[in-house]
Amino acid sequence: MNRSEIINQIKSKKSFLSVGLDTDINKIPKHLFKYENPVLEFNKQIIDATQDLCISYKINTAFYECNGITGWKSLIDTYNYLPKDTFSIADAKRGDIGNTSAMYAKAFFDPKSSDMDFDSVTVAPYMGKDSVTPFLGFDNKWVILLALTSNEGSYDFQQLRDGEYKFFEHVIRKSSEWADASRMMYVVGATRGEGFLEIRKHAPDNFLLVPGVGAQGGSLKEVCKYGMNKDCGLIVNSSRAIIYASPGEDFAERAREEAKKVQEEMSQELSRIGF
Ligand SMILES: O=C(O)c1cc(=O)[nH]c(=O)n1[C@@H]1O[C@H](COP(=O)(O)O)[C@@H](O)[C@H]1O
Repeated sequence: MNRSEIINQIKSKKSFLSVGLDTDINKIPKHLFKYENPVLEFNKQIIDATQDLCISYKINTAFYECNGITGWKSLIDTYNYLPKDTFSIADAKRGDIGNTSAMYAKAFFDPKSSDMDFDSVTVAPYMGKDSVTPFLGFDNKWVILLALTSNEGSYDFQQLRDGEYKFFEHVIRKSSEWADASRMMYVVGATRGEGFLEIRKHAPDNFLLVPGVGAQGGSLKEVCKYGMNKDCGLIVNSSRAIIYASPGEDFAERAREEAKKVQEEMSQELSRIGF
């Protein structure tokens, strides 16, 4: 999916919500265990209930990889169930020496090889250019590079100052030499508030993937105040607060209600930029 298709989705759905499918077999409602694959059934019902309210699904691969072969099958089957007009994110946080990154890229971007054809993958920048560029060798696919993350540990390295800039600013400045805003997004945690101002100094046009609203307490209002650009420029993810809104048989209905609340707030924010 290219940049203008993402923007059109945002305009037509009045939403820039990504629903995070961080599906933990120990947290899904018990009545689903009558199905052959309870995780897949859970995901299908969440997707059916939310697809008109969000523009993206982010599948965090850790929640699938931890279940071995069954987990990988659920990951592939969930990928294949995603509506084709939504932006798909493989949240795998990969990155290694060049020839290894090329294999990771095939794992998520080459359906002939892996049965998966995601629009994007999250990538860690720590190993530098040759660890990131193999993901850019696929038409219309996006790298979403970790910049300023939502967790406490972001102070350990990302916020250290080196000369004029902090480490995450160096990451953005350097990586923007490898791809422009039509192929590169950055991860910025919703908990970072005014940190978005520093991000926008270096990445005025890029879309930002923003996790951390909902369960981690980030403020959508602040994210929009400091991070929104003329194209919206934001894909805001919420996982637990939506998918685990209820532990009971009404889980999909309640997930829809939570997604709807976020979408309505997003619609108001979008009206400020004329969307
Ligand atoms: O790359 C990510 O998606 C990510 C980056 C970050 O800085 N913080 C963060 O929470 N995430 C992911 O975003 C999701 C947040 O989930 P909730 O806190 O349940 O909404 C999880 O899949 C995290 O792994």
